Amino acid sequence: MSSFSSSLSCPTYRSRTSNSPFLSNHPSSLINVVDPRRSLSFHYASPQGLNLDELCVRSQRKSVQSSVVAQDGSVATKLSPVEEPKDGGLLTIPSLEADKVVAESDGGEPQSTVSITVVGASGDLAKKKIFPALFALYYEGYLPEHFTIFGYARSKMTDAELRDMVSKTLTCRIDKRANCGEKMEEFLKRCFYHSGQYDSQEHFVALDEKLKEHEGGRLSNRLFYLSIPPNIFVDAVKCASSSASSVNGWTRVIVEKPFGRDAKTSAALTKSLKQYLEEDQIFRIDHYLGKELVENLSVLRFSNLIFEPLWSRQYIRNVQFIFSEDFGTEGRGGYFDNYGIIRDIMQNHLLQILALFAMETPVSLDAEDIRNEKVKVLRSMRPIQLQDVVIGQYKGHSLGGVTYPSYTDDKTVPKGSLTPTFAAAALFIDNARWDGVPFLMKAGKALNTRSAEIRVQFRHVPGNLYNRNSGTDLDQTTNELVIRVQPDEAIYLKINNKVPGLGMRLDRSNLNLLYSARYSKEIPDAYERLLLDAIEGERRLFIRSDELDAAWALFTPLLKEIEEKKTLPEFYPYGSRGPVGAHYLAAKHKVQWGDLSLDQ
Ligand SMILES: NC(=O)C1=CN([C@@H]2O[C@H](COP(=O)(O)OP(=O)(O)OC[C@H]3O[C@@H](n4cnc5c(N)ncnc54)[C@H](OP(=O)(O)O)[C@@H]3O)[C@@H](O)[C@H]2O)C=CC1
Ligand SMILES: O=C1O[C@H](COP(=O)(O)O)[C@@H](O)[C@H](O)[C@H]1O
Repeated sequence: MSSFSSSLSCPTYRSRTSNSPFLSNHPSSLINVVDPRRSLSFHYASPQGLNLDELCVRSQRKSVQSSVVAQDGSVATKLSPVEEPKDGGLLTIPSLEADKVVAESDGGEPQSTVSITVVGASGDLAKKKIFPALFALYYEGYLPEHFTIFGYARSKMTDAELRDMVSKTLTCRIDKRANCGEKMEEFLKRCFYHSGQYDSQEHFVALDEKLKEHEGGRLSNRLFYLSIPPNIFVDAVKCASSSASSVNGWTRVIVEKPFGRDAKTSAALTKSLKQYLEEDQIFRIDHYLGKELVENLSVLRFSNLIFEPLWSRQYIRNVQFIFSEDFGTEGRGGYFDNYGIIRDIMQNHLLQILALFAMETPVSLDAEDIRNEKVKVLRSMRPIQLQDVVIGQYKGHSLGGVTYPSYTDDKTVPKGSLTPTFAAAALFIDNARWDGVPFLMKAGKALNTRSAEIRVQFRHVPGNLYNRNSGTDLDQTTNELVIRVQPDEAIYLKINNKVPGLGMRLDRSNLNLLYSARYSKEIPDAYERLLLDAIEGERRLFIRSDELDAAWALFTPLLKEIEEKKTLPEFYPYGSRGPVGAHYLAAKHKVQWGDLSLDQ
């Protein structure tokens, strides 16, 4: 029997029972596993009938990987969900069964490994988001002890060239620059490149060979990130699953949007993917769900007594989901013209936030419980009427010697394109909680500012004693809760208070939680959270196929009508606040856009 330290490395979360008979003799035994990052202890229910000498428990956020070395030297590993602590902060891990046995490796190597393959590694998203997010995870110590990153694309590149390309995009956390260069070097040494076609089994077999080489006989877990255009998703999944999936660990695939163009094409994509993958292997990413303030939405709502009782038609007058960018489609016009702003932003990012905002309380924080509630609320939504929608397209102009282009000036956009670069819509949820409350969405490119926010406008105070002191526009004096997703992340509540002095004049003030003032830590990028979740098998922030179906069922008839009727978009100048029609739409539903008010 080899010793624990030489046969199995569990460096940060190590527990040792040296030849301890109690593991096999007792139904359960308490062991302390010190996790320096989370200070957890684990209550380990010992496996019955397995003669154990050693035990290693690796904590993850939602699961625990337990490994045992049996007396014959074999290593058994299991990933088990963690139950919530019940007594004294202890976590209970279900019994370990030797369901996966892998060869023990020599030299103190870890027993399992994660290989991350970025398919489309030469592309924009890989450079801009995926590699930097992987580095940030490595830098913060969130990647497993043993991991390998492979870039895969058709472009010819050596490992050194990939590293050079990746190194240009890496940055370090502001608060921890000390050994940044060193960390980058270490990270880049774990990055490799394989050139191949997306539809070639042969090339994926060659990738598999290389992955195996790096995995060195360890229990292999594989994550493929499809950062490629959607028309080649299925080819790549087919090849990855048949020629390069793990034989003894998990295989997961992160799929980037767009997930189809409408209900039919989305269903066809899901069906094709499911020829090669189980639903629980597919991680459909919506990066807005990985944003800190979107993550915080449920915390705000469900852990503060003051909010949840107000979260209904009884107290909320309207809710607004606003996305704006101060740049156009420059560089992505070819992709964008086939989709338009409704598919690009509303049907996914804004609708996902709406679902989280409006869902009923889930049974638990488990991914399936949350996603069940999201599906329910999406399916309760009223079909969107064209008369409740305004579309726009930006046009060029010159200001102060600077010329701003029109959407159709982009060479990759067909002349005379009617694709909307702006849209505003009024949506309704026909259930008891939200009956009659307008949920307004607004999304646009080439506007005056870059921001994303949720605005909750509360009802008027009934019989308000201070109406006389509040000015003429009572809508302007109601409470408003603003969740600013970006930039300058903040949650603030507009309240009425008395201006100090001997008179009685009311003022609007903000109770303001500005993240940069409250927390010194840099906020992680959405892709960091989502990649970590995919590695850990946490599905809460990924879109299940029935959620996707419900989202498309809501938007497809509207998109079809706009396209069939060739509805003309209202032009708005680049850098403006968008088409005037958006104001009329809001006014029709007795709403004023909060982002346009004087005291935003
Ligand atoms: N970029 C972004 O900000 C965002 C992107 N997305 C989505 O992420 C995915 C990747 O985006 P992005 O990196 O911008 O995409 P790119 O257009 O940069 O494509 C990624 C890689 O795919 C390969 N590729 C491109 N076109 C084709 C083609 N017609 N046939 C075969 N291979 C092709 C190229 O690699 P090679 O030639 O070396 O094989 C390219 O480097 C897409 O699905 C996109 O919709 C989602 C949100 C934001
Ligand atoms: O998915 C997309 O999102 C980006 C905006 O993302 P952000 O995190 O920078 O706010 C948008 O520019 C792009 O058009 C869209 O496809």
